Amino acid sequence: MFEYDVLVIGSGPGGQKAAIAAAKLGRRVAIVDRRDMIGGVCINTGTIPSKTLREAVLYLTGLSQREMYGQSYRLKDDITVGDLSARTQHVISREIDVIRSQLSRNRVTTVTGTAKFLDPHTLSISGPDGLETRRVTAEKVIIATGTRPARPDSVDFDGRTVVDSDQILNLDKLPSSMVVVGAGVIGIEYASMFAALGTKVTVVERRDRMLEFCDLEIVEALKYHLRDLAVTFRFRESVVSVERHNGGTLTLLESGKKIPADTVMYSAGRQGLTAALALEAAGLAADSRGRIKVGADFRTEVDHIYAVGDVIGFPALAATSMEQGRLAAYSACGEEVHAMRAELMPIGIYTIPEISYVGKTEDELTESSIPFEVGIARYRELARGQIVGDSYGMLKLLVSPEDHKLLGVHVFGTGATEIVHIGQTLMGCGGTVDYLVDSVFNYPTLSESYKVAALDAMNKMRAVARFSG
Ligand SMILES: Cc1cc2nc3c(=O)[nH]c(=O)nc-3n(C[C@H](O)[C@H](O)[C@H](O)COP(=O)(O)OP(=O)(O)OC[C@H]3O[C@@H](n4cnc5c(N)ncnc54)[C@H](O)[C@@H]3O)c2cc1C
Ligand SMILES: NC(=O)c1ccc[n+]([C@@H]2O[C@H](COP(=O)([O-])OP(=O)(O)OC[C@H]3O[C@@H](n4cnc5c(N)ncnc54)[C@H](O)[C@@H]3O)[C@@H](O)[C@H]2O)c1
Repeated sequence: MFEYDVLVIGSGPGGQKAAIAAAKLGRRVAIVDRRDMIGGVCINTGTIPSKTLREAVLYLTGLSQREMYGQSYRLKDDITVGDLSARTQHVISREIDVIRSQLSRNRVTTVTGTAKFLDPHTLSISGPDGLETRRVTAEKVIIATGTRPARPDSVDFDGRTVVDSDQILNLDKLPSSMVVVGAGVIGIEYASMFAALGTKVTVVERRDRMLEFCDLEIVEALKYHLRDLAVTFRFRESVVSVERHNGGTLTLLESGKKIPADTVMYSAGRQGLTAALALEAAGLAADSRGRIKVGADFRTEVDHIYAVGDVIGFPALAATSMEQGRLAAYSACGEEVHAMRAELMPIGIYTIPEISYVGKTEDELTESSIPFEVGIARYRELARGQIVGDSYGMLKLLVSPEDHKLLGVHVFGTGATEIVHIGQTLMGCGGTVDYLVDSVFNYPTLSESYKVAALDAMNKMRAVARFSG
């Protein structure tokens, strides 16, 4: 007889939803995490602090109001780290409280410590000193241990001038210049925030473009905006070393360039947190990036052990981790599982301005020889766009001329990560652009952009039809 039916390792989005789903199905559930990490990377160092910081930056700098009140408009002149972290800490502590309360009211036992396998059903829990505090046994185990920032051995991180994306939240003052290594989502989101705060940011990326999975036109628009905030991009460049000097840093690139800056932030990928788990005792192994391989229902190679969230790799989002957790718990508890529809998974990038999309990009459709028509709505032509002072935002629909279904929805600007869900829902229900043309939307709203873009696509398809019969 096992102590628990389901034991979840890690209390990030994947672990939380797995634990609660199993508890709702009447199972005896425990969740293990370190005392200071309840809520995982998501709440403590990743999604929530970075998104709250962005909100604080937008509010305090007055950036989103400058189209209305002029380029010199600011809510506060000397923004300090204290101003920013007050809001972040407030939201983090509230969120931790919500998670603790949800776990306890669903009778999920919280076990404090770091878990490691002793055998496939038994885990040893240890405290910060590494000493075992207790042992737990479980019939099913769900691993949701997430990731940590990858740190090259050649770089000496001191947490003050040379930092990773966890440590960036603990800077003691705002840098006047900064090098961001890696133009992935983390690098570009933080580059946007610091640039908005007035930091002179240089982004170094070894690939020849950034956010290559996004629509090219939208990435170009973002680059234009970031350059306008004095961001310098160094594409096709690799960082070879970072030197720490009195009063600053010097970043050396393979091409021989040297970039001086107050701070260097590494955002060059993440590493799965599996080393402490002693996976071999459970008959499992991780790959060189610490990731665990799973099948369609998130089961590992050992039948009763599941893995979800960032530790299994792509797409490594809080949004998808939660759903993976729920599905893994259902599978572990013998419930029917509906597979995730990957083609309907939205992507939200909280740059300044923000980006969001669902479905295919123009490049992907062209590469697959799938014909499409484009319908565009520009925020400056919408009354709500004028009211909120967003003249650059846009919504782009990619429409199949054959059956009028939406193939992709790409949004740039205010509210992008919210309004993308209208397109996602329509796509999920198999709706067509005709539905959008015939719909009445609230006025004045940004959602109205769907109707404007649908009409644009329809007009273009009519123009083609006139010639092709
Ligand atoms: C800066 C940043 C910004 C992000 N922004 C977004 C965003 O805007 N939207 C979005 O969807 N995603 C975002 N993400 C990604 C998102 O945070 C992750 O996808 C999500 O947190 C992964 O959830 P998870 O369940 O895999 O676990 P995590 O949140 O990674 O948590 C894992 C937990 O497991 C615990 N753990 C690890 N090993 C053990 C062990 N041996 N024993 C016990 N406990 C252990 C850890 O202490 C940790 O608490 C961002 C990430 C970062 C870093
Ligand atoms: N809004 C969101 O959804 C959101 C926000 C932040 C993070 N995340 C998640 O976090 C994960 C990790 O993000 P990330 O940005 O750290 O990783 P990433 O792997 O996406 O990007 C790292 C980038 O760094 C570059 N790079 C690596 N070494 C380099 C070097 N020496 N010199 C120059 N460039 C170098 C790589 O080419 C790559 O483009 C992502 O997969 C993402 O899913 C999501």
